[in-house]
Amino acid sequence: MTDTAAEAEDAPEGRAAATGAAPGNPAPVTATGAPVIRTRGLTKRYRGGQLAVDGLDLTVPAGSVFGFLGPNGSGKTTTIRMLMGLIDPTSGTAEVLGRPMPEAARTVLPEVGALIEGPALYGFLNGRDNLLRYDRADPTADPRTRRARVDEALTRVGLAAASGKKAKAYSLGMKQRLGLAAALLRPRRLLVLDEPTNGLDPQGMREIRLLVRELAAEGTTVFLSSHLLDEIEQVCTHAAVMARGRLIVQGPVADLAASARGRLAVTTPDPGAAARILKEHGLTGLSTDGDRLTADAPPAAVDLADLNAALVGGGVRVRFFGVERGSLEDAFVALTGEGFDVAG
Ligand SMILES: Nc1ncnc2c1ncn2[C@@H]1O[C@H](COP(=O)(O)OP(=O)(O)OP(=O)(O)O)[C@@H](O)[C@H]1O
Repeated sequence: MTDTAAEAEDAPEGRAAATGAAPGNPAPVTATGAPVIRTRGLTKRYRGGQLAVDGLDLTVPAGSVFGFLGPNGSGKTTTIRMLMGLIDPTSGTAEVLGRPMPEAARTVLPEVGALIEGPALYGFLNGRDNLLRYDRADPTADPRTRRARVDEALTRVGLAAASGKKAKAYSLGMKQRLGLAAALLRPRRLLVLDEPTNGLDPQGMREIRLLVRELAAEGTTVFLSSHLLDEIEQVCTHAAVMARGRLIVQGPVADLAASARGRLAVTTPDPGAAARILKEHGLTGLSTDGDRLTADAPPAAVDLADLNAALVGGGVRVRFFGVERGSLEDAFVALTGEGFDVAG
């Protein structure tokens, strides 16, 4: 994300925070239940030859909070740019709200709020005046209710108290919130947020997550990219995992996490004996940390009751015994064979 937008004194830089402002007020463009985003074989090769996105088949269900997950450089921003009609794909198709992009950008984008690569702000204007400008640029926005709309958006993102401050004095997190407020000036069927919690402190992150949940509860589909697995697990109903431009997996977050095998965990004052017995029973991936022992979860054919009885029969005093649920991170490691090793 760039941090240059608010430095501009006379013209906004960065991408539009709210990609609305197309003339007219088109009717909703998808049937209920149809995917809000669907791509088929979507591919982008940059001029330098870099294959940034490779044959992407993505389906984002209506009403979902969809996490688009992947390490830096895996192709997330390139995909989002194609979805928003900012760049053309090399091949393949993308549909947003049931319409082809970039061809239908003028009818689709007014219904989409987007926050990509930092909001476009006028640094010399305060937060409220920035939003008033955005609202004025939307020909469908009623001038009589402008102030109320702007105040509501400011309150929603927690910027009411700082609304009189010039945007160039805002922290990165405050700029991010102001961009979100701009995207929320009118009702949106879809919100596309590229790394929305980037630059926010933990409290700010929690607030944005809360806001995302609220918006989803009101019926807005939220598509957000992140390299933070935790964030995706906390806020998203669905997720897609990207690695090196390719889609590794997509689906409900609960299913993705469940696909990870999980770990058998045993707590005992006799970890040496426990490790020996588990090994004799064919368990792999053993690791001991003090009185806690973990191993790859045994295959379904192994009865956990028998395993526990074997431990106790072998003189192991068991304090805890059970299989711990896999996390999205476990699933990612299992799928890609590599850690999710990116800057936090
Ligand atoms: N304009 C461009 N010209 C050439 N290559 C590019 C361009 N933009 C991105 N790339 C390359 O395409 C690949 C995917 O980049 P992209 O920014 O889409 O990934 P990302 O998952 O969004 O990563 P990040 O979180 O770091 O932004 C990277 O190898 C990147 O270097």
